[in-house]
Order: sequence, then structure tokens, then C-alpha cells
Amino acid sequence: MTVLDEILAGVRADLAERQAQVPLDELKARCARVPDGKPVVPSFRNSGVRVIAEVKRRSPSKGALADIPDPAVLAADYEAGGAFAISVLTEQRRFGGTLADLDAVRQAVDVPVLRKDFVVSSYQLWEARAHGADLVLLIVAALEQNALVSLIERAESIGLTPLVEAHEADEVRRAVDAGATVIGVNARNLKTLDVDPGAFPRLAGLIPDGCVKIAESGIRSPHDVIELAREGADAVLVGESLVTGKDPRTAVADLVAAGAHPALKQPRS
Ligand SMILES: O=C(O)c1ccccc1NCC(=O)[C@H](O)[C@H](O)COP(=O)(O)O
Repeated sequence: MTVLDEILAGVRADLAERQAQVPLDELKARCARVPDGKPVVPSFRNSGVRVIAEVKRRSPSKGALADIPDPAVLAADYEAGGAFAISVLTEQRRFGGTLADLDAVRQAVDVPVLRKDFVVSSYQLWEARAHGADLVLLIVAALEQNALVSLIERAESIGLTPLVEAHEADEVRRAVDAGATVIGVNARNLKTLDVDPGAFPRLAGLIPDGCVKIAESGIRSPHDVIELAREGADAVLVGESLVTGKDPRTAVADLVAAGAHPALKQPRS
């Protein structure tokens, strides 16, 4: 079993419990009562590299990172620092996140919110929308191709923007073939937890120019953002270095400032 397999086994068990507690029809009814998901793709294409700041308590690779007693406070700090979007890890067993975190963050910020989890069923897409998410993560390595295609379509049909994550060249090709328009390259191999800073530079060229390109994981400094911008990143997704630092608002602001230099990225059509 890889780390990803272990995570997915726990996710499926927890999902079965939630499905027994909250019928899909009830989730759909809740979705009808939340504001529509914010369209994010045009903003990603504007000049500058966007920063997606993550609420992350712990991780399989590093264990405990930060208590985060009130994710709303952290998310508001991120927003004040200029974050383009907030990523909320909702997986409980390995990351210490919950759907209540997503609710709290949604209430606290006006910027787009990403549900970061291990989606294996359309039920989780309805959950994401019902709890106010604008974007949802879909991990290529966790999904058969048919499931990936249908989850992308279902996400878009209910007003969620799918961020489709790849780590290897073949996964990028699968994401493109599946119709993804927002593609993340995760530097972290979810099967071994190794972080490869060369992943985005190596794979970005396989992502068509019409797609939004996001670099994920292992990003620590303004220098990293500048390097990734030069490699074509439209956005960076940052967790650990923000939650373990002293001042998340300033840390986000420093990354945003680095990504905002006009020489780095011009608007794309
Ligand atoms: O972070 C982990 O250890 C991890 C392990 C297995 C699956 C996923 C994992 N992380 C999810 C993420 O993709 C990151 O939280 C996100 O990209 C931010 O990364 P970082 O800035 O390195 O915290």
C-alpha cells in the first residue's frame, strides 16, 4: 500500500459514514441555498502569479504543523495578506481538517475557497458546494480515467472549478485528455511523499497554454515564487511554510509581492 492508498482507504470509510448520515438529496437542497461558486479562471489569467494559501494542521509527511484553533482567523489573515484563494484541507484522519473548517473559512472571507481533499465520489462534490467551496481538488493518481472525466464534468455542472492535480508526465496528459482547464503540478509524490522541486519546471510545458497552471507544494519563499513564475506558473499553492511561520499575513504578502512583478507574467487570453 502506498501512502495515497492508505489515505484513500480512510477517506472511503469516512465518506460511507457521512453518506449514511446526510442523504444526497439533502446536500443538493443545501446547494440550492448557497451563493453560486465564483468563476476563478479569468482572474488566474491576469498578470501576476496568484497565491493560494492553505489551512493545514498536519500532514502525513511532517506530522503536526499548527493547531489552528480557528481557521476563520487564519483565513482572514491570508486574505488580508493578498491571497487570491484559500485552500482548506477537509480530510480528518491524516490532515486534521473538517467540513466545519470549510464552513468557517467560507464565512470569514470573500475570496474563492478550495476544498482540498481526496475526492473519489460525486457526493464529495455536492458536499464541497453545499459548504460554500468555489473550487475542488481532483487528484489524477487517485482516480481511474472514466471517474476523472465524470467528476470534472459533474464539478463544472454544479458550479465548482476543478483543480486537477498531477505529479508525473502521464498524469498531466490524463488531466488534459480529461478536459481539465486548471491543472496543478504537485511537487510532492503522494505515494512516497518525496518533494521534487523540479516537477513544475519539467512538466509545465506539457500543459496547454489555454489552461491555468498551478505549482503546488514545497514552496517556501518569494524566491521560489519568482522561479516558478519564470517557468510559467499562474498560481502557487502554499501550506506548510505559511502555517509554521510566525506571521501568516506578512508571509502571504511577501509571496504576493514577489509574484506581482509585471516582468514575470503578462495577462493571458
Ligand atoms: O502534505 C503532505 O504530506 C501530503 C501527503 C499526502 C498527500 C497530500 C499531501 N499534501 C497535500 C498537498 O498537496 C499540500 O498540502 C499542498 O500542496 C501544500 O503543500 P506544502 O506547501 O508543501 O504544505
